[in-house]
Amino acid sequence: MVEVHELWTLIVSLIVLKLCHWIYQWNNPKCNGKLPPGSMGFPIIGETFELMKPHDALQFSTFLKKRILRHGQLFRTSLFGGKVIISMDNELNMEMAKKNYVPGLKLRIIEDIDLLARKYMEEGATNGYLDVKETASMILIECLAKKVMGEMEPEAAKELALCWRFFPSGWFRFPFNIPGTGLYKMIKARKKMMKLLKETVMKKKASGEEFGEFFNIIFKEMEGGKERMSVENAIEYIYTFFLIANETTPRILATIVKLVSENPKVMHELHKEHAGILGFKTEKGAGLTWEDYKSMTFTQMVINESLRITTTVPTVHRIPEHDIKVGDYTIPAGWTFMGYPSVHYNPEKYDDPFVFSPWRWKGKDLGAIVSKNYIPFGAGPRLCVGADFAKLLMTIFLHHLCRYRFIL
Ligand code: HEM
Repeated sequence: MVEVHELWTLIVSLIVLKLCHWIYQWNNPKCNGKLPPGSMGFPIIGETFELMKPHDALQFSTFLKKRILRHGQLFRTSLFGGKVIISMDNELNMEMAKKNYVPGLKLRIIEDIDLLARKYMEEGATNGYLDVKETASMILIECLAKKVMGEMEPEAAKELALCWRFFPSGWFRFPFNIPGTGLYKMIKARKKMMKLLKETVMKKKASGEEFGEFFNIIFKEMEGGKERMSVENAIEYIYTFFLIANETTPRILATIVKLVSENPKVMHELHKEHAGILGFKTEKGAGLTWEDYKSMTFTQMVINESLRITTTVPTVHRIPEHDIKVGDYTIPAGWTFMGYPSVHYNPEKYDDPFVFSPWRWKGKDLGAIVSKNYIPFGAGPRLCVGADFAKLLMTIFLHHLCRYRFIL
């Protein structure tokens, strides 16, 4: 007869064996070829904590630097429980960027941004301070809401803009959904936003009222295609759109203002450019025109340079549907591919790459949002759909900011 303690020993041994097997499998994931070198870190956690360590925003993280030294330009890791391939290889990033297809959308609005930027900047000047990130976020959401949803009831539009205040500036926080915590407030705000969006959509559908261009595009594409998108899915899509927009532009704009404030020569040149544009206006308070925007060449050089030097995050994200061969290695289907724009810091492509110098863009095509050596907005069919809009917003924001003297 088997003794109780023998049974326990057997159970524990089996559990330990299973655990060892699981850890082994975690560290040696299956692949129909050879995986790029790297480590999967601890089970589930992977190397997430190392990635999250704070680092200089104008440099790649120590996490990346160490792994590049150890494994080269292409390596594997695990982040947030997922299997990830990280690439610093520009040619591969451009190849990967060509994969997947999501229809592109381009938005162009100048009047709304001009009016809102002017209004907020005047308020800031009266108060004596301006929170660049929050102001940019307000302008962005107000403009997008109109462009996406069409005219909204003023109360609903106001409430929608207010909801964004509960969204964190950083996404890493303790995952406790307890009343009073940031996460709790954010989830509540998200629910409210979805409700507001749904109510607006339902009212407009019922009354046959016009949606904004973007919403029309989503519905037309979906209704014309094989699959119809449900209102819930469309709202989810719109919400994500707002989220992406709000997570990028205000943060970059705040960094631009910091870079400009720290570089008196750049600040001087910017003030000169905008004083010139204002000086040419015969009517006081006249709105900006497309020609004015196009004439802000130095501002656009500043924006291009800022995007180049501050993009230390991956800009090409793909989850390949099939295994992809890269030299000796295989990027397995289902893994997350993260391509970093290391080319932005390549001294062969940019002289003194760590120096902030807007003048290096002189004579270049400032309208281009992507080239083989410049990918802040990604590349390929999934290139950022808001790139032109973001550049327009940042340019007009800087124009109005430069009407005032400012310090950090
Ligand atoms: C300076 C500001 C911005 C930066 C640096 C930026 C950057 C990016 C990057 C790197 C991607 C991924 C491209 C890829 O994987 O190939 C992306 C995608 C996207 N961006 Fe932006 N973005 C910015 C502003 C915006 C704004 C203002 C909007 C909305 C109006 C927006 C909407 C989107 C959307 C919807 C996608 C997904 C496109 C797709 O999957 O096809 N972005 N963006």
